[in-house]
Amino acid sequence: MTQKQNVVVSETKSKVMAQNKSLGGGYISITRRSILKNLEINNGRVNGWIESIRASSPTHSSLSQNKTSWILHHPSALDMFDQIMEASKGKQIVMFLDYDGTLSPIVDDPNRAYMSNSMRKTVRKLARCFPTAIVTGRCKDKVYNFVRLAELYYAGSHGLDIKGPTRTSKYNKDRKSETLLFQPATYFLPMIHRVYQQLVDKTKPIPGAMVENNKFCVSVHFRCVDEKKWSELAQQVKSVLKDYPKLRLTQGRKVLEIRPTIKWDKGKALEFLLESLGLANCKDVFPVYIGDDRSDEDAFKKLRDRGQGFGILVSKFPKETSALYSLQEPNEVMDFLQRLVEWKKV
Ligand SMILES: O=P(O)(O)OC[C@H]1O[C@H](O[C@H]2O[C@H](CO)[C@@H](O)[C@H](O)[C@H]2O)[C@H](O)[C@@H](O)[C@@H]1O
Repeated sequence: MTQKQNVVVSETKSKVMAQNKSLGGGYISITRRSILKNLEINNGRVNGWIESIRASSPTHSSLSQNKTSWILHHPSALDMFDQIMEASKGKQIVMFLDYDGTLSPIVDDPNRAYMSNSMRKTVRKLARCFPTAIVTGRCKDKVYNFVRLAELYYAGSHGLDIKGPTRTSKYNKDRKSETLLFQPATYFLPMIHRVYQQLVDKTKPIPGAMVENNKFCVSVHFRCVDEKKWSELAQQVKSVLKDYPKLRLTQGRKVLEIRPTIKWDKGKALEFLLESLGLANCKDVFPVYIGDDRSDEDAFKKLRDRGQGFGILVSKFPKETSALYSLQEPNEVMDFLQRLVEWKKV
C-alpha cells in the first residue's frame, strides 16, 4: 500500500492505469467514429474532439468489462468513507461541489436541471459543518436560482465569476466574504455576448441544438441533436470561432463550451477560494472536490498537485480522471454528503 494525497490507495493502481490506457480505444462506437471522421475543429485538430466525445459519452458495452479494474483504481468514496475521515483528522475540510451531474441529474433540457429538495437540505446541512462552494460552468446567477442557498460560495462560468456567501455562517462571520466578488474576464463580456448571438443564429437550422449564455462563457448543447448532425453543428461553431482567436473551445457532456483563453479554470477557482478563506497556505486543510465532467479535472488535478484532499469523480462508467475516488450518481453524492454531516456531528 502507498500513501497518496493523504489517503491510502492500493498498489494495483499502476497496473490498472496501464490497462485502462490500452483499453482506451474501445470507448467509441464505429458509427460515431465514421460520423466524426470528417470533423475539423480547433484549427483542424480533430483528435481532441473525438477523444472528448469518447470520454464524456461512454456508452460502449466494453466499458462494463473495464469497470472492475477501474473501480480498484478509483474506489467508491462511500466504501472508503472511514479511511477518508481518518486521513482528514485534525484538518479543516472544505467542500467544492460541481452542479450538473453532481448535485442534479443530467436531463435533456438544461433549463430544467432541478436539484431535489432532499439534496438542497443536505447541502444546507453540509455548509453548516464545512465551508462549501458550488463550482460550475453555468452562469452564477442561474445556478444560484437552482440551488438557492445564500450561505454558500459560488464560482460560476468555470470559475470566472466568484461570489462569497450573502448569508453569514460560522465560516464568514467577519463579513469579508459577503463582499467577495472576483471576475477576472470582464474584458471578454462584449465579445462573449456577440459570439452567443452569432451561435444562436448559426445553429438555429439544426434541430435540437441549443445555445446557453453562461455570462463569461457560452455552451452549445448537442444532447438533443441527431448524431448525424453533430458534424454540421461543430462546423457552424468553428465558423463562428475562427474570428475570435481570444476564445477557446472545450467540451463537456454533450456540450461544447466557448471560453476566454485566459489561464483560469475550476482548479484556479478552487485555489482562489481557499485563499479567500485564509486556508491557501495552511497545511491542515483538506479540500474535497466532487464533479462529473471534463472541466472538473482541472480541480482534481490541482488537488493532486497540492497533495491535499482529493477529488471524487461522479460517473457510472470508467473514465480517465485525476480524481482519487468515485461515486456513481447524484444520489450517491447525497449519501456521501449526508455521511459527512453525520460524522461531523458525532
Ligand atoms: O460545471 P457544470 O456545473 O457541470 O456545468 C457544465 C455544463 O452543465 C450543463 O450542461 C449539462 O447538464 C445539462 C442538464 O442536465 C445537460 O442537458 C447537458 O447535456 C450537460 O452538458 C449546463 O447547461 C452547461 O451550460 C454547462 O456548461
